Amino acid sequence: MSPVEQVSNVFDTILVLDFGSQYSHLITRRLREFNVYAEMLPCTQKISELGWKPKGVIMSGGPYSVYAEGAPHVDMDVFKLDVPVLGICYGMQELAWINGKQVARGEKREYGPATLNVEDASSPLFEGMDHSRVWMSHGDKLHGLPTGYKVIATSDNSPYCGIVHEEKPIYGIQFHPEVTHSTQGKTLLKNFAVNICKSNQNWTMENFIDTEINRIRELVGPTAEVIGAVSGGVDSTVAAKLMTQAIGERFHAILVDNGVLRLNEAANVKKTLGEGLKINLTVVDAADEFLDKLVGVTDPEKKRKIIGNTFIHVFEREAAKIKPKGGDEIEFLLQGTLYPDVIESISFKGPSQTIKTHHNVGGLLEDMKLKLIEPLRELFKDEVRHLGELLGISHELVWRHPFPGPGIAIRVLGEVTREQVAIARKADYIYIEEIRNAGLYNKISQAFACLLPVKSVGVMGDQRTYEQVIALRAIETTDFMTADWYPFEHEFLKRVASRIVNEVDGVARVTYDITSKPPATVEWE
Ligand SMILES: Nc1ncnc2c1ncn2[C@@H]1O[C@H](COP(=O)(O)OP(=O)(O)OP(=O)(O)O)[C@@H](O)[C@H]1O
Ligand SMILES: O=c1[nH]c(=O)c2[nH+]cn([C@@H]3O[C@H](COP(=O)(O)O)[C@@H](O)[C@H]3O)c2[nH]1
Ligand SMILES: NC(=O)CC[C@H](N)C(=O)O
Ligand SMILES: [Mg+2]
Repeated sequence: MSPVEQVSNVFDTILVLDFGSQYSHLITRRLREFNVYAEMLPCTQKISELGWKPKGVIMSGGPYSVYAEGAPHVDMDVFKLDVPVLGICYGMQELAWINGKQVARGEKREYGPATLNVEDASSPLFEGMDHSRVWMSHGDKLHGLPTGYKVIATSDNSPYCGIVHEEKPIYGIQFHPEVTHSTQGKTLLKNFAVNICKSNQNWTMENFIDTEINRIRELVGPTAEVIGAVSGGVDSTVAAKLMTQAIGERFHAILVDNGVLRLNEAANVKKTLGEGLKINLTVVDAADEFLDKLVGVTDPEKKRKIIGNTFIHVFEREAAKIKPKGGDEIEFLLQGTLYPDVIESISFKGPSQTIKTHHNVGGLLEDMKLKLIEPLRELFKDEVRHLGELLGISHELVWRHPFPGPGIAIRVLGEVTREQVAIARKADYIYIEEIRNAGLYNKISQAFACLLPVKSVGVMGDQRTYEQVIALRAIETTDFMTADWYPFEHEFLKRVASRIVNEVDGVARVTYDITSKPPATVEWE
């Protein structure tokens, strides 16, 4: 066994092989909801290179047709693992393809609800399930039973809606149990993972903390030191707290004040993280350096790139100043990478278009030759929040709205000057304060104010004004990939608009952004 235990070596793990379905990550999600640990890897994963033994394997759905040229196929070593296998949609079609090739285009495509007819009620896969609603999304279908299999469920359009191998625990289902529209889908996944694969239900955040702290200690050893960039956001704070718990002062957190943080943010973060959470934190004031480089720049992508590059520069300079007690150099870099980021990079999908360059510190790696520590790599956002609360981080911090690395620079449209940043900051502060006062903060996924580079005429105290416009944005979303605007009460908007125009010099008008994502994005730049 490797000196540093992988999570998948410590917890019983179901391997989810991703064939590119939009729902693949939900399979992992559902299993974890009943405390079974699951990890998703691309369908091309070689079992011989896995490094751990899964308790069972789930093959996901996918956009391809198994019979088409170039369609992805599973490593046959999966079946030598001698563990239960469940094929979902494409996954089942793959089982059929490799056992007789009886898969072809169906006469009717089937998208949406269907009724599951359990034909073999004694099958452990369907324990506790009845004729429930299931969700279908396929155009291909089985045109015969794969060799060695039998039918255990049907639906009106799918005579082979559920199949099982005559002797081995290898199952296939045509529907998607991972989506909530399949009303008993979670029961089915639990039947598979717990009853059939015999997975332990010990994936809890309490257990994870212990495992992870031990893992970090072993990895870092007794003397090495670690640095990490923290923003005061949820992910980096939780990662930093976990690190502090593991190695104390040997972890050095750095907050870069880039001049485009929220009002009082650097001071607040120093107080909450440094004093409150006892994280060894240095705040670096690099505001002038950032703002000077942004002079005259109006293109959103250029702003993002300048901030990203300057950030790396400042961070490296600060890192070089730290002289570890036990050695010459810092050896490790902490990153707050989450599981969705990992999924994004391993997912079996075609290349997607870059809409905007999101700033992160990934670029630090090559030049700095530091080894990477990513303690949240296996976790979804809500798991990170739960972990944060268990680590004693305040509810308020754990439930903060996300804040982008380029900060207010991408919320001041057009050129970013100190004056413009000050206006945007004040307006944002008032807006968020009102949201909190109205008890709405936790109902909204993200809210902020943008300063627009247009002037508009107003009248204040009988005087003509000619000042700028603030646009307010508030959205509801689960994954930030799609989002809808939040339907505030009119009275609330009236109050915020009136406060902003009255209290923030330079603003004559306030508007509310009622565009969803898509077609808009969350941020304006
Ligand atoms: N001003 C900053 N100083 C230091 N590090 C920063 C700063 N802004 C961003 N980072 C780094 O960039 C990473 C990515 O930022 P991101 O906003 O995605 O995560 P977060 O701030 O930790 O959490 P959240 O998504 O809740 O805001 C952070 O985890 C942190 O390491
Ligand atoms: O760390 C970050 N660095 C960035 O450069 C960045 N740009 C956008 N965002 C956040 O990502 C989510 C989706 O935003 P968009 O719809 O604007 O792409 C929203 O939550 C945005 O606030 C960023 N986060
Ligand atoms: N959702 C799926 O896995 C679809 C599988 C295959 N592409 C079909 O259309 O039948
Ligand atoms: Mg952030």
